[in-house]
Amino acid sequence: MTVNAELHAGGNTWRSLPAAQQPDWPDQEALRDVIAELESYPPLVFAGECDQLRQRLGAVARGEAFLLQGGDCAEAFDAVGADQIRNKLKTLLQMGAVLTYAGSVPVVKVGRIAGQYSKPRSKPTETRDGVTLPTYRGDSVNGFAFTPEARTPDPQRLKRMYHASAATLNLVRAFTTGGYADLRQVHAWNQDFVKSSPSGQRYEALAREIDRALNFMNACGVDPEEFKTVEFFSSHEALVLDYESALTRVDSRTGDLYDVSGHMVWIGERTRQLDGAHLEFASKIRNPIGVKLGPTTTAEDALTLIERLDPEREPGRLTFITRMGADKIREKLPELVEKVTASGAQVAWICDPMHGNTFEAASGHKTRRFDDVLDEVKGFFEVHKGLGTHPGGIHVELTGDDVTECVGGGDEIFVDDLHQRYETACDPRLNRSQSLDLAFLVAEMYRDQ
Ligand SMILES: O=C[C@H](O)[C@H](O)COP(=O)(O)O
Ligand SMILES: C=C(OP(=O)(O)O)C(=O)O
Ligand SMILES: [Mn+2]
Repeated sequence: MTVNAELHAGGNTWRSLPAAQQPDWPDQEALRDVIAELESYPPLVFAGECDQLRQRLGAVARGEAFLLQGGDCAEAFDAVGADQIRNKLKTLLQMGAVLTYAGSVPVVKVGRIAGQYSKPRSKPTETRDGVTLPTYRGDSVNGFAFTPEARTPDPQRLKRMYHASAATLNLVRAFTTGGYADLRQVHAWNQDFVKSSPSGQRYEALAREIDRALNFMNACGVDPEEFKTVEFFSSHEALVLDYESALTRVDSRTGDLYDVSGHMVWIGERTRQLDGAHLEFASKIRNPIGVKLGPTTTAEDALTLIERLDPEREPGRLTFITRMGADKIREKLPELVEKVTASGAQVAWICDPMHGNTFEAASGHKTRRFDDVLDEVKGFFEVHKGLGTHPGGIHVELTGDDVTECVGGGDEIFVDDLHQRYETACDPRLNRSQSLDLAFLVAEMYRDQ
């Protein structure tokens, strides 16, 4: 065994198991070359940072902190620009400020960012005007354009995914540690936004209160430099296992394996088969792991996932991201939470109120109603309140741009508006105003809890 093969062997045990939702790469030799090249690239994140996030998520699991996880459904290579990244980050920071201040809880901030390039799909092909082509599976696999060339999976795209992730993460690190995310900038994040939107105005009032609180702390002698940087982590769905395992490395400190493509990775609803490759891969790495749980999840499934992914029962290792749908959450979630709690496991429970609430509008746009999103979060809080467990956070698809992809919100988007700025490459995202609305409403729910 070569050194490289030895290093990567532990991260490759998934290869003998069925892997759902993998691209049909036409050229296996080209794929092998790409994997070898990716294996030689430097890590995007440091194992110690993944440990730090695991500790933060441990606090979430224990009921001491709240997780805000959000970003695009699918990042796109042509959206790796300063404005778009900054807008997204700004939105997450504003939501974080609202939740921290109005919800009075420490907020762990994790982006669906710098690696969210691969998509599981419900159908393998798409047909338009009698022409059938492979479905779009994310920029890491094929192109969005409906042409045979674009839709043919190309492994070279995995390298572009790495470079796009690196560029994004670099800017995110600069923003979060270089002064832009300084809490004393709460007003600046809102500047281009205040006048035009009700949520912007509400935010401005809150930012004034935060200012007063900071001045007070300053007067009490708290070092203002304390507020200069913000902890921010990256996450994405670990879907294309050739990519994730090529970026899996042995931590020189401990000998453990880490997927260094992002701080946290999650397994999607379509790839969480108990005997499948995704679960096997995730069981071998030390990163904090998320698993999406849809309405067909049984309590036995959840307990098996815990057994496989968190045998040591370490708070912060495993996050269950439920995505039941507003009409099912109150019926489906209680049994899962009850049985998992009774087993003694301490997972973090997070609500994804997006993926169970998608529908197609008459215009053909895939969309979601803000009220359904809100209702699922409400149901999530009700269930946890009823059981005396901790509603640990939210996982949302959002963008910092003023898109028209989801309907409703304080600055209401109507079904007839959807065509105006419908820019997502996959699922509909909350725009900035809708994201802030949600943060205010969730902060109220948290406080009332
Ligand atoms: O983001 C999630 C999935 O990729 C998406 O919901 C699947 O949607 P589809 O039914 O359009 O394939
Ligand atoms: C595919 C996604 O979700 P799920 O696995 O819950 O369907 C997603 O988060 O974009
Ligand atoms: Mn999605």
